[in-house]
Amino acid sequence: MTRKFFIGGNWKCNGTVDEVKKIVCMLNGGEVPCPNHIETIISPPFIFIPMVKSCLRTDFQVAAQNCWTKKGGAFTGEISAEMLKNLGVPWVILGHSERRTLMHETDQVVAEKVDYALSQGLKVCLCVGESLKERECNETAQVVSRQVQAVAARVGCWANVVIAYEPIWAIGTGKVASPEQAQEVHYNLRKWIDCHISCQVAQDIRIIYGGSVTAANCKQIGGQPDVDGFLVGGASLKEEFIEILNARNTHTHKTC
Ligand SMILES: O=C(CO)COP(=O)(O)O
Repeated sequence: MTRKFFIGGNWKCNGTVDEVKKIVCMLNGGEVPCPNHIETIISPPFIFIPMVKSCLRTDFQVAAQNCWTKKGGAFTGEISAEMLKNLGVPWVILGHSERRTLMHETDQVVAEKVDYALSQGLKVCLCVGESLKERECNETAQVVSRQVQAVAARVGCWANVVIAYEPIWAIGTGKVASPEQAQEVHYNLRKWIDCHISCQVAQDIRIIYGGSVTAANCKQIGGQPDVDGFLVGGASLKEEFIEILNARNTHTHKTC
């Protein structure tokens, strides 16, 4: 089975009403590969989700950037998986390093969130990745597999999961992983999945790269055999995101 290229635009905590309108307009006018060749998600801050959903081209899907660990209730400030589902949001990004580090989300909390989101019928983009210190100590493979193992301990079906490898040292720093570095981590992670989950999951699961992806570096990184797409931060707010969507371009079309 060939894995369909997958690209996410993670807007993080950015945007005003006017900026969101402009970005959606830019996205809607872009020539991109048809949905047979690429799956695209756009992840605005929660508050802009209904607005984006109502005017975004239909070949792009909307994703949330987080959700709560369990059924909603008395959890002030949280958004539940049921609410996302109810609003027709198909995807959620979980375990982003900014949440792991700034909000102290542990591997276990992330695993709980992934498990619950999947149980509610959401699709999950699970982020993993090592810090600079961990890379320098040669712990990359160990850290990334530990993060996936925590999820594997709770989750049996991986059909609705995409894994985003996002080395923390490459996020928002302009310091991108080389195509070889990305390929090495993706290859090792796929091998780990083959040994510890199943060979079918290893073959089918999409492992995408995130961390300072730009129009200038996307073709080389995206050309690696185990890189199945990107999770893009800063560049997803700009025109160049359209170029990134065409990193493996074959057929383009405007909008469905
Ligand atoms: O964190 C990221 C996507 O989730 C990557 O961010 P940048 O593309 O801004 O480095």
